[in-house]
Amino acid sequence: MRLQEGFIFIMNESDFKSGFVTILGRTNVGKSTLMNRMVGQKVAIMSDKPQTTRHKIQSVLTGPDYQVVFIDTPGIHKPKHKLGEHLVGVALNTLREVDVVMLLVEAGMPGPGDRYILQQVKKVTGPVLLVINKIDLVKPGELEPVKAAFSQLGDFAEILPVSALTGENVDRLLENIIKYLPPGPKYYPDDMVIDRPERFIMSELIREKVLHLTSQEVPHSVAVVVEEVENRSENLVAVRAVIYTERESQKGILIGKGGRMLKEVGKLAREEIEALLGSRIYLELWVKVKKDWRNREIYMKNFGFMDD
Ligand SMILES: Nc1nc2c(ncn2[C@@H]2O[C@H](COP(=O)(O)OP(=O)(O)OP(=O)(O)O)[C@@H](O)[C@H]2O)c(=O)[nH]1
Repeated sequence: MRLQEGFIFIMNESDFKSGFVTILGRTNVGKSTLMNRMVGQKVAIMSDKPQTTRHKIQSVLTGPDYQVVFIDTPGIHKPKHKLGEHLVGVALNTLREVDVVMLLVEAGMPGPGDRYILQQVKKVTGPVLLVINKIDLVKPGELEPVKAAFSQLGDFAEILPVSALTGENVDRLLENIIKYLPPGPKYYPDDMVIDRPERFIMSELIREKVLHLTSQEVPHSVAVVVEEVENRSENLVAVRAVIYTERESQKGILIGKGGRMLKEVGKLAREEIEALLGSRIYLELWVKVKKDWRNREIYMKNFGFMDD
């Protein structure tokens, strides 16, 4: 009798499904928004400027009988410099490691950028879910021709229209992801949402504020490094971070008149870091110039862009 119970237990274990899922798509299609929506927590920074995501971010969603590990990839685009090349490389490399590929496109007719990605996705042997995002922006009736056009361009396990912004159909998408996961172990503990260290998330939050508050060439020439985190008391953490730019002129913009811009970046970032850590934060921000860092591998390594 006991033996039988043990056997039943093992059978139940194998009902658990888990796997790695990547979200692939052109820049700005809503990959980070969708991942945050599915995981139900802010784990990747979002902005209306392209190429916001620079790292491969893993976030975890655990249910009673499944665990999905999402890998957010930097958007795919035609590389213009070394950093760009590296980002596209990271995105394409994830295709080999995952169980399910989600290809995210916008609710519009396929363009040259989509075709480039679809070409890359043809190398994938596992299931590819085509997710048509931003359906809140199209009228009823406009979606069917879009679906038909994409279905001509690839072999998709499912075609799923969603709105990452409003959450429409995101539940159905999740059901479909789980459907295609293989039986597998629980890779991460139940309460784990992200496998990136807090320092990384802090630097991303600071970078997000810079992206929101600045324009033109400044946003993409910025890298943020959290140099020191020190517990000053039970409820006060001191964080020192450096914002690197490529030129003196950008440094000037970032600091702003009388330090106003930097103050605003610091204030907004501090509020979110406080929410993240659940304690008061003393945030010290510095701006430094590192000429042409995006074209120099040594700096990219330093800024953590090549550890994926
Ligand atoms: N209307 C609408 N806007 C959306 C939707 N999903 C995302 N967006 C917006 O699209 C923009 C880009 O979203 P992100 O999530 O940063 O896009 P991403 O694909 O991660 O971008 P990269 O990191 O640059 O590759 C933001 O302004 C979002 O608010 C959606 O379903 N509907």
